[in-house]
Amino acid sequence: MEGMRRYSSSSIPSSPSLHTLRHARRTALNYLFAAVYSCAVVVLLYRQAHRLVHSTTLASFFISLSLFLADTVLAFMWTTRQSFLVNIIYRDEHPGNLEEVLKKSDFPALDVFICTADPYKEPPMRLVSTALSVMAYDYPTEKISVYVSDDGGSQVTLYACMEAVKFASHWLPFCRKQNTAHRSPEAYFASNHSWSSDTEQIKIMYENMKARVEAVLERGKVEEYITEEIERRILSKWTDGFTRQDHPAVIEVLLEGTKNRDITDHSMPNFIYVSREKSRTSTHNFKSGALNVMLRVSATMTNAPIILNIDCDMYSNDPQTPLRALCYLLDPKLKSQLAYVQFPQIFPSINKDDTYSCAYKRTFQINPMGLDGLSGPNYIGTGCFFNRQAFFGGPSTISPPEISQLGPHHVVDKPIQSPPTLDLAHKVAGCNYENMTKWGSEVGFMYGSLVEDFYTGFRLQCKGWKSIFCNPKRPAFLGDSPISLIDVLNQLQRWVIGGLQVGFCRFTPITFGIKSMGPFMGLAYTHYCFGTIWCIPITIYAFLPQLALLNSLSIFPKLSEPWFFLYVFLFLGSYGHDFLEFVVEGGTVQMWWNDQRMWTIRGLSCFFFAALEYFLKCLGISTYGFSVTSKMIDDEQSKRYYQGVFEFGVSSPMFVPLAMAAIINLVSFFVGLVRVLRGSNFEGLLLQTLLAGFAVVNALPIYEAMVLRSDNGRMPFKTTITSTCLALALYALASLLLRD
Ligand SMILES: O=c1ccn([C@@H]2O[C@H](COP(=O)(O)OP(=O)(O)O[C@H]3O[C@H](CO)[C@@H](O)[C@H](O)[C@H]3O)[C@@H](O)[C@H]2O)c(=O)[nH]1
Ligand SMILES: [Mn+2]
Repeated sequence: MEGMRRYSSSSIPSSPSLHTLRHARRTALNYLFAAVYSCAVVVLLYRQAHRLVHSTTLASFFISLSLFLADTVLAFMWTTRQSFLVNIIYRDEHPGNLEEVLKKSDFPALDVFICTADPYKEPPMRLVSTALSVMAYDYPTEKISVYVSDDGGSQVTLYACMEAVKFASHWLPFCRKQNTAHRSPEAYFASNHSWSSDTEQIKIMYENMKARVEAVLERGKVEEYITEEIERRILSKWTDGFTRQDHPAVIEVLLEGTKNRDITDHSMPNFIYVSREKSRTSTHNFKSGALNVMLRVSATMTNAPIILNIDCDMYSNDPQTPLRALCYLLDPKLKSQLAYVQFPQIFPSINKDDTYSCAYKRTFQINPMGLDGLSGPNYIGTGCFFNRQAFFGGPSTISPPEISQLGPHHVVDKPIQSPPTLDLAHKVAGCNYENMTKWGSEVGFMYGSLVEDFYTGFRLQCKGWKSIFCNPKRPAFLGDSPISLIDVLNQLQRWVIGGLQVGFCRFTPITFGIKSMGPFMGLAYTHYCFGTIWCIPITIYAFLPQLALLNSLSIFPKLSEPWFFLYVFLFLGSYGHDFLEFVVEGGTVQMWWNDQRMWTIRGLSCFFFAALEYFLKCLGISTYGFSVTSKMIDDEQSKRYYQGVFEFGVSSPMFVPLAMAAIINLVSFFVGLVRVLRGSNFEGLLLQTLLAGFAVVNALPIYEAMVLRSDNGRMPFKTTITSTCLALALYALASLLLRD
C-alpha cells in the first residue's frame, strides 16, 4: 500500500496484543463500600418512611415526604450509576492486531460525514480545520471521501469548503513531507514546529485563506471573492427564494479523487458538499435527519463500508486514528458484531480548573470505559467510526432500505459525477424522500430524541450490536466546548430533554432496554435517561433544611442520636466516593470542587427547566428544537473564562433558582450560626447549619456576581431583584406551611 509504506513499522500501531489490556475490576474494597453504603441508604429510607407514616402534623408530613422523595431519588441515581463501574476496562494504545488485520484485507474505503448547521454559531474556519485534518489522514488518500452536511444551507459554508479544497492541494503534500502529527493547519501553526521556507509559504497561504473566509462570514456575501467561473455557477443556486428553511437540495462534488490531483500530482480524497432539501412544511429531524441524508447520498457515490462521523466543532488530532479504529472494525473475531468504535470527546480549550465542569469526565471517559467492559459504550455523536451495515438491521438480521442502491452491500460502479449518480443523490436528499420509509425508525440514525446519538447507539445495542471505546494517550479528536454558563446550561438542558424523550418512549431502557441488553446495560442507560430527576433532591436539599432552620425547626437527627452518624456517613461517603473516582481518573482537587458545584447548579437550573419544558411539551403547551451550541468567542468573555470567573451576563430564568438558593442559604447560615452559638437548640440545628454553610461556600461566585462585580459577566440586576423577591415570597410561604 503506497500510502502506508511511508509510515512503516515505527509509526503504524503495531504488535498490539491483549497483554496491553488491563482489566481493572473494581476492587474488593469498592464492592464492600457499595454494599455497606447501600445498606445505609436502605436504613435511611426506612427511617424516612417510618417518620412519614407517623407524622402527626401537616408540617412534619410535608417535611418527611420531601426528604423521603429526595433520598429515594438519590439512592436510585447512586445505585444505577454503579452499573457503569462494575466492569471498567482500560484499552491502551494499540489494542487490536493491525498488522495481522492488514495482511488479510485491503484498506476499506472510508466515508467521513462532517456536520455543520450555522456558520454564525460554528465558525467556518473550524469546519475547514476539521475537513483538512481528516483529508490528511495517514490513509490511502483515494479511499477517503469527505461529505460535509450543511444544515444551514449557507453560501458562506460552501465558500469555506471551496477554499479548504484549494488549500488541501498544498496542505496534503506538505503534511506528507513533514510527516507531522498535527494535520489541522490551525493546530500545526500553533505548535512548535520546525521552520523552513516551505512552512513560511504555506502559513501565508493559510492566513490569506483565513482572512478571506472570515471576511465572507462578516459580510455574509461571497460574490466579490469568487474568482472562477465554476464557483460562480455553483453559487448561482442561491436564488432569491433560497432561505435556510426553504431551499432545494444542493450537492456539489468539489473534489473527485480520481480526477483532481494535488500539487505533487498525488491523488486527493473526494470532497462533497451536501445541503439537503428543506421546506417549512416538512419535518427535518435535526441532526439525525442530516446524517440519514448523508448515509444515502454517500451510498449513491462511494458507499464505503466504514463511516466516520464527526462534528465541525472537533478536529482530528492524530492521523493514525482510522488505523486504530480498523484494528477493531476489521478484526475477524469482532467484526461481525461490532457496530462502532467510539473515541472520547476531549476539549483542550477548557480552563485550568474547568470552571463549568465541561470536561464531563464521567460522561465521556469513565462511564464509557465501564460500558466497554459490558456491551460497549454509548454513541456520543462525534468521533465515531461505524460499520455501515449497522444502520441496516441487526448483526444477524438484515433490514434493507427501500431501494437496493442504498444498501450496504451495493457496489458503486459509476463515477461520482455521472448524471445518474447525481440524479439519484439529489433525489435521496429530498425532504419528502423518507415519507413512508423505515428511515429513522428502523434504518439509519434514529428520530425522536434531541440526543439522537444516545438514542441511536441505544437502539443499535438493543439489536445486539457491540461497540468499543478507544481512548488512546494522544487524543484522537479535540473539540470546542461552550465557555459561558448560560451556553453550558442550555446545552445540558437539550441533552436531558433528549434523555427524557428516550426514557418515556416505547423502547424505554427500563423495560425494553433491560430485556434486550441485560440489567447492567439497561440500568446504565436508565441512569442517563432520567438524569433530570437529580433536580428533586438537589432542590429539596437546597431549600427545605434552610427554610426550616429559619423557622427554628430541626429536621435532621440530633448530635447525640446514633442517626446523626448515619447522615454524616452518607454525606461523606458519597462525596468521598465521588472524589476518589474523579481523582483516580486524573482530575485535580480543584476540578473536583468545581465539578460538584456544577452538579448542584445543574440540578437547580437546567435539570429543573428541562423537566418543566418536557412536561409542558407533553401537555402540548410548548415545543422545542435543537439549538446549536454557540462556539463563537467574545474576547472579553474568553478572558474572564480563563481567569476562572463565572459568566452570567444575560438575564435568564435559569439563574433565578440559583440566586434564590444562594440568598436563602446565606441568610439561614447566619441565623443558624447565631442560634447554634447561642446554644439554643445547638444539637438539633447543627446539621442544617453545616449544610447551609457548605452551600454558601459553593455559592461564593454567585454572591460575587450579584454584588461585587461590575463587568459584563456579572449577574444582571433584574435577575438579582427577581430572585430576592422570590426568595422572600418563598420564605413567607414556608413560614406559613412549616409553622402549622
Ligand atoms: O439541525 C441540526 C442541528 C445540529 N446539527 C449539527 O449537530 C452537531 C452537534 O451540535 P452542537 O450544537 O455542537 O451540540 P453539542 O451539544 O455540542 O453536541 C453533543 O450532543 C449532540 C446531541 O444533542 C450530538 O449530536 C453531538 O454530536 C454531541 O457532540 C453540530 O455539528 C451541528 O452542526 C445539524 O447538523 N443539524
Ligand atoms: Mn458539539
